[in-house]
Amino acid sequence: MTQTGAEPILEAVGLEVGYGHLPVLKGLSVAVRPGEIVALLGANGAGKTTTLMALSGVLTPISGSVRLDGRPAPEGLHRRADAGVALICEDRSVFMGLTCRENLRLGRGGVQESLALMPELEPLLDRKVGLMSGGEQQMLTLARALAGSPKVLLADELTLGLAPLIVARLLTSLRAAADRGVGVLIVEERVQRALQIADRVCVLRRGEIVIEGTAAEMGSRLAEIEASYLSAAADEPGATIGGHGS
Ligand SMILES: Nc1ncnc2c1ncn2[C@@H]1O[C@H](COP(=O)(O)OP(=O)(O)OP(=O)(O)O)[C@@H](O)[C@H]1O
Repeated sequence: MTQTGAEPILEAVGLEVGYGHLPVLKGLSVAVRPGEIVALLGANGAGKTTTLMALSGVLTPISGSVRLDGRPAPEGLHRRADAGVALICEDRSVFMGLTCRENLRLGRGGVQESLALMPELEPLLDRKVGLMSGGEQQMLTLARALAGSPKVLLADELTLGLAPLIVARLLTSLRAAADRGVGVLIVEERVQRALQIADRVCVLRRGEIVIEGTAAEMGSRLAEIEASYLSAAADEPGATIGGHGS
């Protein structure tokens, strides 16, 4: 359960991050507290993945800072992971030619720790990951990340394209992690799913957070959220509106 009033585990303060000279994030600040699930929403190109890349240490900010447990976070993906920041990328980062067991061994936790979190993987342990379904691969990815006992989990589009039963299983696992005190930050393009999962929601538009509040508050601000997606789409012909479907 969210530890209301707790200090953030992971916090971005005034982040300016970009590729080359052009900043994509323009002074973005966001915080994740122990036991809460925060969803980053926004149209295509709003800067959601870039935010996760900066928080996980893949991208170095032009200015601003990332703080972990109230102190400057160590630089770089591996050092930040050692300090307790787990990242699940959109591509799942599994090795298709290795078995489920071998993939789990590559994580920071062990195979048994992963199975304790996701017992459904047990009958699949000796199967090549390339032969597992997308949902099974994502269960592996989530179990492997959580088995390492991270302080914070960052996950990009965890449930994209998966069947409803698998989605429900993954969300149950995320909530259980939060209940154990893990801070969770997910990138989610679909508004309804974000409201279903998260305690708190931040809507990004062109690298800035334009709407922020509890999921309960956001239920009455759907029109405002939709307008922010629509204005992003109007600004950038390539941008699309995240569906309201779950
Ligand atoms: N490697 C890169 N090099 C240059 N520009 C990039 C790179 N990655 C992302 N961008 C640009 O940064 C902006 C934000 O991209 P980002 O992927 O963070 O958005 P997003 O909100 O996650 O979008 P999506 O929902 O489509 O994944 C976009 O304009 C994108 O084109």
